[in-house]
Amino acid sequence: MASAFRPQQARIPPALAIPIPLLTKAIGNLFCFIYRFKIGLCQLAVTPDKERNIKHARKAIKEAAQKGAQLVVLPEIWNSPYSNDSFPVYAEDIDAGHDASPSTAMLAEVSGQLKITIVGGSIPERCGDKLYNTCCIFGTDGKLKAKHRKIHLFDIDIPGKLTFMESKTFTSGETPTIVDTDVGRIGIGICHDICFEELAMIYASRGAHLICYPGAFNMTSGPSHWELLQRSRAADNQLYVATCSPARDAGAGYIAWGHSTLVGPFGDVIATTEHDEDIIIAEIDYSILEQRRTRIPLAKQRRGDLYRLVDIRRLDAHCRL
Ligand SMILES: NC(=O)CC(=O)C(=O)O
Repeated sequence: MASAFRPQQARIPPALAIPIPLLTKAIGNLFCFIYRFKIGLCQLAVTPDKERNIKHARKAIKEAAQKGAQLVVLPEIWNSPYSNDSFPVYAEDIDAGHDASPSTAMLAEVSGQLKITIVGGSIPERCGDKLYNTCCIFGTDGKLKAKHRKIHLFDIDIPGKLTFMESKTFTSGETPTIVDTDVGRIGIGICHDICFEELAMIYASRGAHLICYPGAFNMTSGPSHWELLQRSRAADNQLYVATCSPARDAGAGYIAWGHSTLVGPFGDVIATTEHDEDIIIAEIDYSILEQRRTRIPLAKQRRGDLYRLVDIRRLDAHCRL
């Protein structure tokens, strides 16, 4: 499960923290992960036809890889409509093997075939008598590297606008997830998880280069908060943030906002899209992280004598610390 990547080695001495592509790439390669690469965000149209959703996602992943993406991210709940009625019907037992989980079987197959890393959005997962909103991360060898179960369920009640109670069907996950991949150390959150800055801070403190949030914000929360939260998590923690939403379906019970986005460590929007189906291909360059952290050394300036974030659960399940 763990890669040969060590977080201490990921720190480039300040003297080398110049964005010289070849140098940084060579350094990244030395440390067994790629320092500069393309990410693909597949904003997919999701239908009630699960088989079609799986085929469609496979096609989009292949297209992203053909365009050079070495990391591909899918949306929250991409194999099923986003509704409490649908979650139990579309749920798959991920741990029971490929026959019981055609969605993750496809992700395993294409990640291995194309030799890319996949942050597989999320699907409803059945485990015993419980359901979870779960993201699977596959490595370039096609193996499941980690599983993140949405920690903060989306239970909201905005009178006259939107009421949604994910906790009617889903159980919340209990573990933050950070994983070493061939494209760096990635923290994972699912949609509403992005509202909790402590989770992002824990990932940053554990050396994450990038946080991926498959998400499905809606027509109420999207316009006011989607971009704001992504930029905040990125700027506060001086790392990359990538989000991936389903495409908007105006006829669906839950209408997704769309606007999948890549944000850089300055809180800058590097690439984004509107609400239709799209595949965003954008470049990530981890040397920028060092530049940002050297020029504005928040980690050194933090007043641990006045306040402190307590990491209750050590995040060492999927990475070497
Ligand atoms: N699916 C979600 O978790 C949606 C969400 O968080 C939102 O604010 O919208």
